[in-house]
Amino acid sequence: MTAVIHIEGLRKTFRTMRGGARVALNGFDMTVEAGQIHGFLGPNGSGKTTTLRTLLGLVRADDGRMSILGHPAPDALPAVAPRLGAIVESPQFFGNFTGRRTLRLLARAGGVPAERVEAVLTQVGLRDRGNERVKAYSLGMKQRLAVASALLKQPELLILDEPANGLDPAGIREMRDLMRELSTAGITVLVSSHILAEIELICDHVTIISRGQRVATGPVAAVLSGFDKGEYRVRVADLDRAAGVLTTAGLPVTRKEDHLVVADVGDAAWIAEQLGQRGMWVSELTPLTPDLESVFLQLTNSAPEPVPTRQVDEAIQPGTIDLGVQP
Ligand SMILES: Nc1ncnc2c1ncn2[C@@H]1O[C@H](COP(=O)(O)OP(=O)(O)OP(=O)(O)O)[C@@H](O)[C@H]1O
Repeated sequence: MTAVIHIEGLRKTFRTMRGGARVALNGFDMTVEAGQIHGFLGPNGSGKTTTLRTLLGLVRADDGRMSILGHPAPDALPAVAPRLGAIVESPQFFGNFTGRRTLRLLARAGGVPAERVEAVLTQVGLRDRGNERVKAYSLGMKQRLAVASALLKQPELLILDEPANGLDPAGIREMRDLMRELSTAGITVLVSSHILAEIELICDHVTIISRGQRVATGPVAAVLSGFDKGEYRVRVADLDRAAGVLTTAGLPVTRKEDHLVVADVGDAAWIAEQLGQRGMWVSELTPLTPDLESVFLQLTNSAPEPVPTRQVDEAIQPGTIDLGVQP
């Protein structure tokens, strides 16, 4: 596997107005391999945007090493910029321009052949709506227009900061399908989010950040299985008696209102047998596989935010970050 993004020991402390210091990144590491749809997950303020901005040369790191597509970042960014698409701020578009015109302008500004406009409109599913004004677009359509603008250069790597923020479930589904299509087309995608459902639906790999440090990374299923305590939900008529039997057998048992949660279960049939032998018939025996939400809570001590907060703005400037021109 080839690392498309590699970050090692990244540190960034911001100076505050009052002369204080805010540690945003505290030795953060991340590796994104070619072909992944990699979720970058963390609570608000955990350092996701700072990481992406640092990677893209928009913020200067205090320490650490980074590379993109095998080249050191940010120094070699101008060389890799044509192979990279990124949206790290809320995309802003002229509301009065059509989607097609917006992309034509961006293509011309970026020296991209005009034919690419139709190709990316098709790719993001906006070809039939390309002649409508952006201000008439739904939030999901604006997000897809932003992705289209980042795809103009036919990038190998796409970096998206909170792409599904503010989207309804249908919009998230469209975004997920789009990410999958891009991945199938050979594009590596890094998606940051503080919304778990989004990451679980969209991504195959995940890196979780908390307080500026990586707290988990790997395929989503592997990260989840690391938290699998072999728990089962057990339902029987006499919960207290069943709890007594299972506790005596050495299993950790938690009594809930209408069921038991039994941990460290190797063989579920053994539970049914033990209780059945004592005349207790099990009406439910369900494995409790951890979900990303409970893992996230354990790792970050922070409740995920179910309600999206940021919106795509309509404003004067169209565009995504032009990596060729560093601020
Ligand atoms: N320019 C800045 N000046 C001072 N502090 C900053 C600046 N940018 C970020 N921070 C601080 O750094 C920390 C990390 O912020 P960052 O925006 O990277 O988090 P995030 O994970 O992207 O959060 P969100 O999901 O809310 O976008 C926060 O404490 C934030 O207040």
